[in-house]
Amino acid sequence: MVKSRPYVIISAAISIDGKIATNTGRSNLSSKKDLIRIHGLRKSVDAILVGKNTVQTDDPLLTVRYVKGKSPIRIILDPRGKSSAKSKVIMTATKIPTIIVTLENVSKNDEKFIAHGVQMIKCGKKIINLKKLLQILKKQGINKILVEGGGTTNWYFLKQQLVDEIIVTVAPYIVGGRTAISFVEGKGFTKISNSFKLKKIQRMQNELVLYYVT
Ligand SMILES: NC(=O)c1ccc[n+]([C@@H]2O[C@H](COP(=O)([O-])OP(=O)(O)OC[C@H]3O[C@@H](n4cnc5c(N)ncnc54)[C@H](O)[C@@H]3O)[C@@H](O)[C@H]2O)c1
Ligand SMILES: Nc1nc(=O)c(N)c(NC[C@H](O)[C@H](O)[C@H](O)COP(=O)(O)O)[nH]1
Repeated sequence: MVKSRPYVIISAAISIDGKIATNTGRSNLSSKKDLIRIHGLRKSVDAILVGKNTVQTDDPLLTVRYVKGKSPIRIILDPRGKSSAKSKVIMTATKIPTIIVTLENVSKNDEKFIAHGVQMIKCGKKIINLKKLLQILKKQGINKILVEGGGTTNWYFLKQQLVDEIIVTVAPYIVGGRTAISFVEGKGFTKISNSFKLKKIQRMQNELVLYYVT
């Protein structure tokens, strides 16, 4: 059966204790070798998607740089359109297609983003309706999406069972801290039920890359 939504992969690097960043927002967990692997993965998808906080904290480029290849479309979930126009993703939107997704009734900063070459998608009333968004993206020819976090974004996708694959690097660090962001944030599940199948394990020196599928 052909799905009416794109194939969704969640990718992240976690510490041994399951954190994706320190309580000060530092998230450089992957080794250079792992970053090369991730950029290979980026090259293989049609779009990379992140949440607003990741843009704010990391100011990422979300491009393919460590390997040769075309950068995919970049998508930011930013319900209230609060991202800084000075962020790298927006500053480079004329070169690499970039989409900002806001709620339907939010348009205050649209012109500012559009002036930088960003495409705006409106989707959802209280929170971004991911099912609807994925359908819109599929219609735009996006068949494979890499969700690169952070924890809140991962939760929204997992909660609605919109994830086909999880690729997680266990990096050799302990981060700790009650307020340090975990791989999956949000309310969390009340039961241990959402199981995935372990498809592949890759060992890279002190890191372990785990590939899970639904
Ligand atoms: N180690 C890693 O692999 C990795 C990867 C990505 C981010 N990070 C780290 O994670 C931290 C950020 O994570 P986070 O959990 O705070 O935020 P996030 O990046 O997931 O952004 C969350 C925000 O995105 C928006 N959002 C996402 N889904 C939405 C939906 N369905 N509806 C409405 N709004 C939605 C909301 O504004 C929400 O507050 C940063 O410190 C970053 O460095 C680490
Ligand atoms: N797999 C992975 N390992 C990490 O150590 C890390 N920090 C991220 N984080 C994903 C998140 O989306 C970041 O913002 C980008 O990894 C930064 O992206 P750029 O290098 O600027 O393209 N992801």
